[in-house]
Amino acid sequence: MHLTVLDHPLVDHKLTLLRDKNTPSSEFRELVKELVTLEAYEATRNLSTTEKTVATPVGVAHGKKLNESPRPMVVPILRAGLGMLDGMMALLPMAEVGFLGLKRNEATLDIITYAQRLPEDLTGRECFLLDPMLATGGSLATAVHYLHDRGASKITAIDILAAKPGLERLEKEVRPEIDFSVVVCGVDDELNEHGYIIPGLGDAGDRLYGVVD
Ligand SMILES: O=P(O)(O)OC[C@H]1O[C@H](OP(=O)(O)OP(=O)(O)O)[C@H](O)[C@@H]1O
Ligand SMILES: O=c1cc[nH]c(=O)[nH]1
Ligand SMILES: [Mg+2]
Repeated sequence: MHLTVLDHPLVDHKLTLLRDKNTPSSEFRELVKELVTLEAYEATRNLSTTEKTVATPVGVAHGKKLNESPRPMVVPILRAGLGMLDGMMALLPMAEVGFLGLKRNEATLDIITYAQRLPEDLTGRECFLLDPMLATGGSLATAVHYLHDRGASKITAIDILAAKPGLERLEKEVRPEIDFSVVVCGVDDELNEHGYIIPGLGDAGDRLYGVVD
């Protein structure tokens, strides 16, 4: 697993606003969108390109274009990952989007897969998983293996905040043959007894969309 923790004053500033419990949902949603766009810049660094020659108004330029066959696959993990989709697609408009609905059982922290809308065959596809929170790592481990079992060749998770215990779990649990990277804006040391990241930012899904249960 390759881990990138962004180190940039813009990211630090926006992350601090996001953590603040007094930041209202409308601003929280905007900050998530801005942060994922900054993360996407880093997360897409190794996308494959082909050379492309174009005529400028005054000459010929030898440039590069992203490979679109197969197109990259962006997969927000419902619900909270949906808040990252617009920001990601702003940078990668040609990507295809699949959906994975995962929910933690808040008592056992086991992962329930309640929805999926993805191609059965992801052979050779580069996939970007979106989820703001990487806490125990259970949701992300489930999602990574789900995509790899369908043939994804490279998987990059874009999370906003991670907890150290979750990252350690992924190092152990994600099968070593999987080409897997994680990009985050920050790493916190601890989880509390309910599996929440401390100090974290609370329940990202609830702060984006309200409390459902
Ligand atoms: O690393 P883990 O311990 O698995 O926790 C992280 C998961 O928990 C949250 O989702 P949640 O289950 O609250 O669903 P929601 O997005 O619908 O709120 C979060 O968005 C991650 O998917
Ligand atoms: O701190 C946490 C942990 C899991 N899910 C969240 O939304 N926040
Ligand atoms: Mg939640």
